[in-house]
Amino acid sequence: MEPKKLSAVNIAVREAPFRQFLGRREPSVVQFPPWGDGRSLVVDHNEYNFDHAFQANSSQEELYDTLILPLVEKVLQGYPCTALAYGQTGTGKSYSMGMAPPKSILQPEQIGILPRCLKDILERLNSQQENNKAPIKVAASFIEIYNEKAYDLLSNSPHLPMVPSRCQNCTSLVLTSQDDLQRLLQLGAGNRKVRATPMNANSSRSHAIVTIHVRNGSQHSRMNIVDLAGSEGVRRTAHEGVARQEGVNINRGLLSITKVIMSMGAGHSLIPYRDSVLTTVLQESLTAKSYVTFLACISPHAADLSETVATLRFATSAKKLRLNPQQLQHKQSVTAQTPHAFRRPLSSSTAIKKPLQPAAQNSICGRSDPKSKNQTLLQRTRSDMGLTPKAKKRAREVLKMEDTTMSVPFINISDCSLSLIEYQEEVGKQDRQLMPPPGAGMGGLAPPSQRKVIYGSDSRLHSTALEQALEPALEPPPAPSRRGQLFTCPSSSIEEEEAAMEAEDTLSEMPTLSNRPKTLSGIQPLEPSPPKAILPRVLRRSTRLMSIQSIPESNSTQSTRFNKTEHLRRSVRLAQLKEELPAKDSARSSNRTRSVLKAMDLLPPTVVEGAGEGARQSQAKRKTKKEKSSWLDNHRKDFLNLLNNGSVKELKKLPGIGPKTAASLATYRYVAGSFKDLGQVKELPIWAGNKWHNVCVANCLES
Ligand SMILES: Nc1ncnc2c1ncn2[C@@H]1O[C@H](COP(=O)(O)OP(=O)(O)OP(=O)(O)O)[C@@H](O)[C@H]1O
Repeated sequence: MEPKKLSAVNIAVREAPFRQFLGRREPSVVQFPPWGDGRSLVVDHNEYNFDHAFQANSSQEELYDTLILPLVEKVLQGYPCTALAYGQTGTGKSYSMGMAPPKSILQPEQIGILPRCLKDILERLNSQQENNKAPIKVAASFIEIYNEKAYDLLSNSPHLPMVPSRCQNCTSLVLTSQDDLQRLLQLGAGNRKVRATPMNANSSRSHAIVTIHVRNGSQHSRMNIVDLAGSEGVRRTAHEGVARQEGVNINRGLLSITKVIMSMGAGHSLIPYRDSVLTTVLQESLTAKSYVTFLACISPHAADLSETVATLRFATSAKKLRLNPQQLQHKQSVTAQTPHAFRRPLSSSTAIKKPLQPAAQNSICGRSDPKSKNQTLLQRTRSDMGLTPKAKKRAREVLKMEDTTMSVPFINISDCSLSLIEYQEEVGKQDRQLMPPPGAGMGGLAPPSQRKVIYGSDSRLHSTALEQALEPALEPPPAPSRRGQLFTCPSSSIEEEEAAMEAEDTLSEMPTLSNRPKTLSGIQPLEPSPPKAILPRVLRRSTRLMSIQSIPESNSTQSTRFNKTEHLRRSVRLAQLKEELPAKDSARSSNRTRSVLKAMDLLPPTVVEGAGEGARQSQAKRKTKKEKSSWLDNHRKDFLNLLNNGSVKELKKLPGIGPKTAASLATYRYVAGSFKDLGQVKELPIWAGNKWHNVCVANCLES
């Protein structure tokens, strides 16, 4: 059987045995239903489902094999991992995590997670070491956070608090043998602050964090084993004075970790790591790049019911976490190969972030100043996150961090004839600016074959890397979104118009949209543009362009010819052209040429000879209307093509279409086959209210 894929977040619950001094006078409040399959439990008539639910009689070995062994594999592969025990006092957090001093362990089966994990890592590395040239080093640090202060339990002065930001530099013991392991536990667990409470004779009053560092050459991964202090209310532990303050600080740490988990689960961009020393220290380990395992320890006693329910609620909220270490690591490795100009800031600390979007911008669209962008970000962060000085400071730090990885939001291309047209999500407004009005003719929505992203041969290497960086999944190379293709910049220069006309000429030879995945997905090199002709400005632009295409002569000849006719009246020049053109090879004349000729044919003699203004205006109007309607028809066809052929990813990039609608569209398409027309799409039961209308407006489908 294939091993089950390890999910990045694992939530488990373990029931503690009855406290001996209370005796077993009552049934447990925790029930494990037979249908639960070792995943569910019922407390106070409510059923809770987790990844694993361990009964009170479950063994330490079973717990370790289920929860930690997969993490050991991951840490050896280079992923950061964290195992965290949470729960009320006396529910077996320290027992499960193996944080008790070795002397107190009487039976081998009582050995907890930490010693088992260290032993396993050492054994595996020793066997790997034989085949490995680079030495693999294992070291461990042991710190505790007591009363909002961090203590290095392995140092010579374990009772002197450390600066929280220096916790990364605390003492690490290099582990090579079982003796080192015993020493670590003896020193660390022995130096922990414990106090007898009414609920636990050996209650740990601090949060303990053991970090196992594995260094394999340049790769450094770490695994945190965290034993949090009891989550009970201060009132229940009946403490006064110093002990009461301890309880308050314990709860502050626990509250902050709950807030961090909640914010990560909710996908916030700023996570309140700095709210307590505990979360500051764990910042590195509680990120979207980590594998995290929560062990919620609960009591079977009815007297502890409220704490049990609170612990179960915390565990349930942790289920919302969506971490993706594998994808992020892949992204990072791709980013490392990507030129800096194309690099995007990777999700540094949050659980969920919006999918990375290409930030490269076409030089035609203008540059956006990274500094001003940062400034806006800072302002927004201030207003969003509140204006307390602490919050501001945090925001500034985050921005500073982001600034170091901030990509250049535009691409400098030395060759002006080459450009990279890219979709930029955050400048949604620019779409409107980029999109030409329907009457803009060739500058408007070009036929599919013309919708190309153009870049130079020298930038091809970069763009390949860019494609990989932006879309690392095993998919065809992506690059600019469909929206970017639909609304390419109106070409204002003659060269672009020429390129567009050339592309139109080859339209008939191009494959259809459905069998052109490359064109759909974007970046394609453009055939070299024809040499520039020196064109006299006196002629109509369309006529000049038409002439270039239909008369393939040398530049010099063209310019002479135009120069010769320059002094003639426009009507005479048009008449001359009209005579000349049919004589040329008709096969070479493009659609464009034909349309221009047609337009010229349409000119009634009265117009040429200076007919009335009214007739001229109505004719212009007719022409615009016709162009507009043909533009709309093409556009609608393209839109339908995209609906029929685009992936969900491409569909959801369309304005007005969200992920759910995109998925529904793809499902309908899969079930009922391709849509015949937009009317059929409109009839789908997925458009609530005037949603379809909004989609039409947003995509310019209506006249
Ligand atoms: N599953 C278990 N099997 C056997 N004994 C257990 C189990 N869970 C807890 N115990 C015992 O219960 C006592 C309290 O456990 P422990 O100190 O681990 O609780 P805790 O949750 O860490 O408490 P605190 O938060 O106060 O430190 C210990 O003596 C431990 O041996």
